[in-house]
Amino acid sequence: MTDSTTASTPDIEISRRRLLGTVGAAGAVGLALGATGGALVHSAATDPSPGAPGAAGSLSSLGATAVAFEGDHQAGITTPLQAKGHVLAFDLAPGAGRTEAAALMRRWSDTARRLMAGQTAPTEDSGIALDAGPSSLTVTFGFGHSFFERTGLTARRPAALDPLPDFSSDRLDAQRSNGDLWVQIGANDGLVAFHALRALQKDAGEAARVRWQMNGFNRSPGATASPMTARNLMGQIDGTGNPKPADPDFDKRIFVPAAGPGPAGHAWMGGGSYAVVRRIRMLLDDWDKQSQAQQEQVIGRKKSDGAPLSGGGETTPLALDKLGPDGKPVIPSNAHARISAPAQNGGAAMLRRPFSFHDGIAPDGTPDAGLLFICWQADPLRGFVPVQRKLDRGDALSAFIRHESSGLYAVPPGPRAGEYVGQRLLEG
Ligand SMILES: C=CC1=C(C)c2cc3[nH]c(cc4nc(cc5[nH]c(cc1n2)c(C)c5CCC(=O)O)C(CCC(=O)O)=C4C)c(C)c3C=C
Ligand SMILES: [Fe+2]
Repeated sequence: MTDSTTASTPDIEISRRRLLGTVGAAGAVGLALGATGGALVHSAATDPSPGAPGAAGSLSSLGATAVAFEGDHQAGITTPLQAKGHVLAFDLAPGAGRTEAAALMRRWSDTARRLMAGQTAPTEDSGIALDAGPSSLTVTFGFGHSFFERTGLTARRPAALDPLPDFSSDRLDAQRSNGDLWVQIGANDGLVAFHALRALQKDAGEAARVRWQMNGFNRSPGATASPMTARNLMGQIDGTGNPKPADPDFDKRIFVPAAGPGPAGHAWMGGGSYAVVRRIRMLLDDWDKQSQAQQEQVIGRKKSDGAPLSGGGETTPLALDKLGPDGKPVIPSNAHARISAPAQNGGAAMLRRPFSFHDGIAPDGTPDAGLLFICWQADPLRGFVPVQRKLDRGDALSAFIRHESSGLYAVPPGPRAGEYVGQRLLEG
């Protein structure tokens, strides 16, 4: 379908005719606008494309929902949390450089564009996702610090991609950290997510090898009667304080400005974002030994509904100055929500969009489970870094978590029609 008429927002572009067609034919069923203010999506059930698995009308709204691959920003940043995720890093193969990287990004973008629209993979489709529709599949690509040496593009590497500082509580495994290329896959169907993973791994061919892979999950959409903020594996409501797309400064905080400061050679990142990825193990056996009251003191919020200990409901602002009858702050001085609050960090903010993980039982008998912490910001030095520095010094939660791996990736803007992700860097 060719359609040049688009309904445009700062975050997303979607074909107006497709949008109206979807609403007209199926009500708002196939449309989802994120609880955290996500990407506009459309129903593939009413918009079957050539090669689409699943005939029109045979899909539920969950299966039929598609997220746009093209737009100002890549999908998978403001898209509502999906039920399944795969996060992986690749290293370019020995001898592979800019030419091979460009060809790979072209192949990957071609595959992602098709799969996100609910079509089959361009070559030798495995059939894993037949019948399921796009199921809100998103594929997001990023470049690590080492990518620029490998491709001879260090002059175009933004300073924002400089390695993160060391933090005293880090227990990082180098083998599961960093990497030349980063891929985030999310979908509301496990087979759809795995199908994309397999297709992208095959596309890598001889050009790149998987460095590490992590698999995660979230609550399934529709499991609660109305959308709720997700819970993590400690049982806390997690995501309340996230910046909202309706906030006036949201774009400024999360996305690199189109014509921002800095050398013109870095303009390829305009509309992009930086992802910090951390595998954070939760020491769940120790956590579960704490009473609920103790757990709430660690975070500074109630476990039941996420409300601040200073009162109100989930979205009531924290009253950080409120004192209890004992003269002490009601939200303890080392509570995680206090220390991470933008007001305590010169306004530093990030968009947290994590997956939980569970990789079985560790040799010591404890669950190898926790949070695949992924946060998005226009500049890590005004997002993750100052907040983590502060958490590192005195967060009550530190006793119950362990940062085991780390990555920082430059995530280019969304591709235009016919473009591949990163083309403005690799061919600019
Ligand atoms: C450096 C950034 C952060 C890391 C690492 C981090 C780890 C982490 N957090 C939780 C659970 C919660 N975090 C909450 C709030 C919150 N956390 C961060 C940053 C990091 N968290 C921020 C910026 C905020 C928001 C603060 C605010 O705006 O007021 C909360 C409270 C609810 C919420 O706002 O989301 C919980 C719960 C875990 C379990 C964890 C590591 C495993
Ligand atoms: Fe947090």
